[in-house]
Amino acid sequence: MASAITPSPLASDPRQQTAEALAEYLAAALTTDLAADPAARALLVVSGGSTPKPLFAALCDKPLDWSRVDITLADERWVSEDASDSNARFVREHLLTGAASAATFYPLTNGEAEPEAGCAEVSARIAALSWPASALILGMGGDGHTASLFPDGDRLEEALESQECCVPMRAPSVSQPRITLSLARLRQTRRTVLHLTGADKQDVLSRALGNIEAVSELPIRAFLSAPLALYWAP
Ligand SMILES: O=C(O)[C@H](O)[C@@H](O)[C@H](O)[C@H](O)COP(=O)(O)O
Repeated sequence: MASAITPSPLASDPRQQTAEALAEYLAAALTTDLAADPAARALLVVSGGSTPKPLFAALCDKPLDWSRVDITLADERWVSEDASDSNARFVREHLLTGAASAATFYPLTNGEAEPEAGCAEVSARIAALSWPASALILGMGGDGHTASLFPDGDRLEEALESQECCVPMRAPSVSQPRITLSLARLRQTRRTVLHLTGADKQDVLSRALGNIEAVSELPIRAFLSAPLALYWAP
């Protein structure tokens, strides 16, 4: 008697499939880099936002030596780690679980009240990690920002040009002050991934590709003139 196989609803969801494919890619990258130098640590730089949630779920139980992996963020809201929109909280809850709980996480905030006051200490701490990163995973907003490189950011130019590791950032378009890795630091990676979902993001990316020179208009353009792996799902 023939038996029907019911496909898993998750397996047919393109966003889930994309997240799983990206998790495979990242696990292979970390495994390769850890094997290349058994004495070294590997660094993974992740983004916040809503897009990475299924990615983190797919990645956190990949079988690799997470005890040799350091994880940090591309950017952060300058809020306490228990705030609902803290990227650190998001990473702790969704990525540093299962096998990946053996990784070491480096947040982008400290006890200072403002990012301008805390940035130098965070910058020194993050610069001391094992750069170049194995992989950087970027998201993108509808205004073409990535990390906290906002078109209306008060220190966008500094973040695009500075050799400092981190830069404080405030923008009228977002409610909290931020801290972001500088473009120079974000480029210190062996692999750069842009992880996007939805037709609206596809449209923004098409617009960005139309003229990659005008970076301050759509800051994602700063990453479009170098190798970039695009993981997109409708
Ligand atoms: O929110 C953050 O922490 C990141 O700064 C930001 O760059 C994010 O990656 C994009 O805004 C996309 O966000 P979504 O994944 O929520 O669309």
